[in-house]
Amino acid sequence: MIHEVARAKLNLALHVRHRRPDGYHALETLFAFVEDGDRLTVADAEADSFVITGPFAGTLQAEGDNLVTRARDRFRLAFGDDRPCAILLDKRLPVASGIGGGSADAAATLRALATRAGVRHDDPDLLACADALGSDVPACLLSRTAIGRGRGEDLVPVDGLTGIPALLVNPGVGVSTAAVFGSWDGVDRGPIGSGDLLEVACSGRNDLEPPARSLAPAIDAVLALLEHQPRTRLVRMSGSGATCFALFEDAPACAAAAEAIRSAEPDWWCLETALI
Ligand SMILES: C[C@](O)(CO)[C@H](O)COP(=O)(O)OP(=O)(O)OC[C@H]1O[C@@H](n2ccc(N)nc2=O)[C@H](O)[C@@H]1O
Ligand SMILES: Nc1ncnc2c1ncn2[C@@H]1O[C@H](COP(=O)(O)OP(=O)(O)OP(=O)(O)O)[C@@H](O)[C@H]1O
Repeated sequence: MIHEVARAKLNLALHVRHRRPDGYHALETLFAFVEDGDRLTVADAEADSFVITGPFAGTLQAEGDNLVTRARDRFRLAFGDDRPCAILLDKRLPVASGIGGGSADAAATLRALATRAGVRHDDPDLLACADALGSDVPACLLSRTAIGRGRGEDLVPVDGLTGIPALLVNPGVGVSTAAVFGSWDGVDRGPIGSGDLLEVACSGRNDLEPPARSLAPAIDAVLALLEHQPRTRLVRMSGSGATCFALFEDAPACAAAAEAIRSAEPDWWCLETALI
């Protein structure tokens, strides 16, 4: 049995530069990943199966299509490995929430099937599978801090930020990535910086925040509550939202903020974790 953690992705900064002729947007983003995420297991079996459990299973079970089975099928085509397998997804991350849950699941599936087939995780054909599955999937395949360009697939890994306490908060509102990009105002506000990664993040922006806030006003309350917490280093929305995050000076400050937010908004999803 092969186990993979499909770690949640954060965009510590996300600068949208222009809309490309193919409809995608050219980005500059600082990707980071946290310790926690969905859990995926792959086992040899007589016939294919795919089962979803966990707190967010319901939303996905209703949709016939899933990025996990798409990743499995694409891997098979690329590597000619037709052995059936049983896949179990423990869905712990909220769906359509800006932290790349589906992309991380697809990437975890590719890593697990690659391990099973003796394929290296940096095999160019595996990267091509990731790229074909979505803009965030190559970053999730890597699952480490990186600068992303292009539509997100052009990656340069960078060191730093490991261990910084992070709190992720989602108000329970799903946001469509395509709709948020579609509402971006088209203004290029400039590139992300270089140098110290935390400074790059703090001096950067998420250009998708204004369109996401207008489509999902609940984001305003999440950011306000996070900004109100003591000892934060950075408060921002991730990806196309609605999940927002805060980075903290220390773990006790992160824990205190998690407790305050859980008692103020018991229906919100709140994950106390750390950057890897
Ligand atoms: C917002 C981010 O999460 C930041 O990391 C990503 O750019 C989105 O990545 P993703 O969810 O994997 O997105 P995809 O599944 O590739 O694309 C979903 C839709 O988002 C829009 N899209 C996505 C990525 C990109 N660079 N430009 C876009 O305009 C397109 O309308 C596309 O049809
Ligand atoms: N395993 C999966 N987990 C989550 N969503 C999935 C999965 N498979 C397919 N999807 C579909 O993908 C859509 C986007 O889901 P996801 O959770 O990846 O969005 P996101 O967090 O906004 O991602 P990103 O930050 O990459 O834009 C969902 O609305 C859902 O219909």
